[in-house]
Amino acid sequence: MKILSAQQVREADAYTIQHEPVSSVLLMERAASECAGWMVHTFGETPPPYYIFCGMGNNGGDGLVIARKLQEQGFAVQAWLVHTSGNASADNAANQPYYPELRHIHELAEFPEMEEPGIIVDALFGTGLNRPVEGWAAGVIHKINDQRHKHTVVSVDMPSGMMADSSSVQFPCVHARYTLTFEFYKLAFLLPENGERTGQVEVLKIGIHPAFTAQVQTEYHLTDPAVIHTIYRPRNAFSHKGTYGHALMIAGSYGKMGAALLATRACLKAGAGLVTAHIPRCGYEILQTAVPEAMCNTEESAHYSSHFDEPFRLHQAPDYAAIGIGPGIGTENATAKALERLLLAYRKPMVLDADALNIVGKYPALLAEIPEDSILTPHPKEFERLFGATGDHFERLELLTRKARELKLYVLLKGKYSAMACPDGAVYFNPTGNPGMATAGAGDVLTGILTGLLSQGYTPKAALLLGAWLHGLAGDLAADDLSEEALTAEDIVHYLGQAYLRTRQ
Ligand SMILES: NC(=O)C1=CN([C@@H]2O[C@H](COP(=O)(O)OP(=O)(O)OC[C@H]3O[C@@H](n4cnc5c(N)ncnc54)[C@H](O)[C@@H]3O)[C@@H](O)[C@H]2O)[C@@H](O)CC1
Ligand SMILES: [K+]
Repeated sequence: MKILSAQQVREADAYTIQHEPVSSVLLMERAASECAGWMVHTFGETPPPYYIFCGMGNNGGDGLVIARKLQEQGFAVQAWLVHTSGNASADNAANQPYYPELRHIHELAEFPEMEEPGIIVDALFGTGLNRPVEGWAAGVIHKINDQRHKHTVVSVDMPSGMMADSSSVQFPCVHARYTLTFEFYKLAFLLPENGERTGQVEVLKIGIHPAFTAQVQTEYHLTDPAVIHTIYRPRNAFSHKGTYGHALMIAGSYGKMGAALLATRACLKAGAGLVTAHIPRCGYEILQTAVPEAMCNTEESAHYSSHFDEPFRLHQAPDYAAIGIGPGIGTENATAKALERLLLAYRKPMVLDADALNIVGKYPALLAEIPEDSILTPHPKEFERLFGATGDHFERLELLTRKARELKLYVLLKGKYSAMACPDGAVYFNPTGNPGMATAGAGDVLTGILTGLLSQGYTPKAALLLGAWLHGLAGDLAADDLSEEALTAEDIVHYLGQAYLRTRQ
C-alpha cells in the first residue's frame, strides 16, 4: 500500500472529483458514511451518546455529515462547530443547514460538560493542518484529552493537531482511541512518536480513483498481503537441499550461546537447505544437541576471532549462499578484526545484526567495507550508535533513508512498524508483529530468517520484506495462542511454519 503525503491526498481527492466524476460534497458524504458505518458496527445498536466536535474545514465537514447520519439512524448525538477560524470551507458550510441542532463554541469557556460517558468524535482538523494549533483551539484539544479516560475518542482522518508529513510531537494533539483514516495510511501514523496519539488506525475506503493510486509516485509503502504474495516463491517439486543454499550463521560467545541457537534454528526453519553455525568451541555440545540439523564450525577462543585466518577457510567464504553475523558475538577487538576480514573475504550481500552492528558503530570505517545490498537490522539504540542521534522520528527516518542510499545497503530499523530503507530510496514499513516480540532473542530470530531467505535465492529486497513479514506474523500467531506476555523468541521460531502457511494462502 502506498503512503501518500497530505499534498498527494489532496491531489487524490481532486483527481477523483474530476475523473469519476463526483462532486466534492458527495465525496465528503461517502467518507463520512464510511465513518458512521464503522461506528455503528463497532459501538453497536445501543451505543452511549456521541459528542461530535467539528472544525471549520472539510474535516469538520466530515463531522457534520457523521452527526447527521448517526442522528438519522436514531442515535443520541450532540455536535458542536468549533469556530477556530472565520470562515467555514464550502463543503462544511454546505452541510451545516442539514444538521439544524448544531451548537457553537467561540471560546474555551463554551466547551460543554459531557456528564454521561460517551463517544467523542474528533473532527477538528485533518490533513489541512499547516501549523501547530494554538490559543483556545489548543485548549479544546487539551479538554478532549483530559476526558479521554471517561469517553472513547475517535478521530476522523487524523488526530487533530497531528501533521501528516512532519513531526508534531511537541504540538497539542488529540490522543485518540481509534483513528479512522481515508484510503491511505499517513506517514505520521507509522512513526513511534505518534503511537500514543493515533490509537488503533482503521483505513476506510472512500472510492479514490484507482488510476490515481496506480500512477502516483511515493517513496513510502506499507507492506501488505498483496506485496508479499508477489514475493513468496513456492518450492519446486524437483528441488533438493542444494537448491536452497548453504547458509553460514556466525553467532554466540561464552554466555550467549542462546543467540546462536535461535538464529541457527530460525535460519533452518526459514528454509535454508544447509546451515553451518560458526561458534566458539564452548558451544559445540549445546548447538549440536539443540539443533541437530545444523553443522558446526568451531574455534578455540570464547569469541568469534579466527575464522578467516587460514587461507583455506578464506577461500571457502564465497561458497556460502548467505552469511548472517552478529547475534551474541560480543565486541572484543579480536572479533572486530575477524569481522573486518570476513567483510573483505565475502563480497555477496550478508545480514549484519546486534554485535556486528555495534562493532561497526565503534569502527565506522567498516561501513564502507560491507558488501553492497547487505541487510543491516539495527534496533533504535544500535541505529544511533551507527549513524548518530536525531531530534525526532521524522529526522531519524530521513537519516535512515539517506544512509541506505549512500551506503547502498538495506537497513531495517526495528520498531512497531519496522522501517526498511532500500538503496533506491524506497522505504517499506512492516505491519505485522506485536509488543510481545519485545523480548530477548527476537532479533536473533529475525537474523536467522533473513539469512535463510537469502540463502534460498531471494533477492535482498525480497528477503527483507518477506522476512520481516514472516517474523511479525509468526509472533502474532504465537501471541494469539500464548499471549503477548508469555511469548518468547523460541515461540517465534516455532510459529514460523504457521506463518508460511498463512502467507501461501
Ligand atoms: N474532498 C476532499 O478533499 C475530502 C476531504 N476530506 C476531509 O477533509 C480534510 C481536509 O480538509 P481541509 O483541507 O479543509 O482541512 P482541515 O479540515 O484539516 O482543516 C484545516 C482548516 O483549519 C485551518 N487551519 C490549519 N491549521 C490551523 C491551525 N493550526 N489552527 C487553526 N486553524 C488551522 C485551515 O485554514 C483550514 O480552514 C481531510 O482530513 C478529510 O477529513 C474528506 O471529506 C474526504 C474528501
Ligand atoms: K480529526
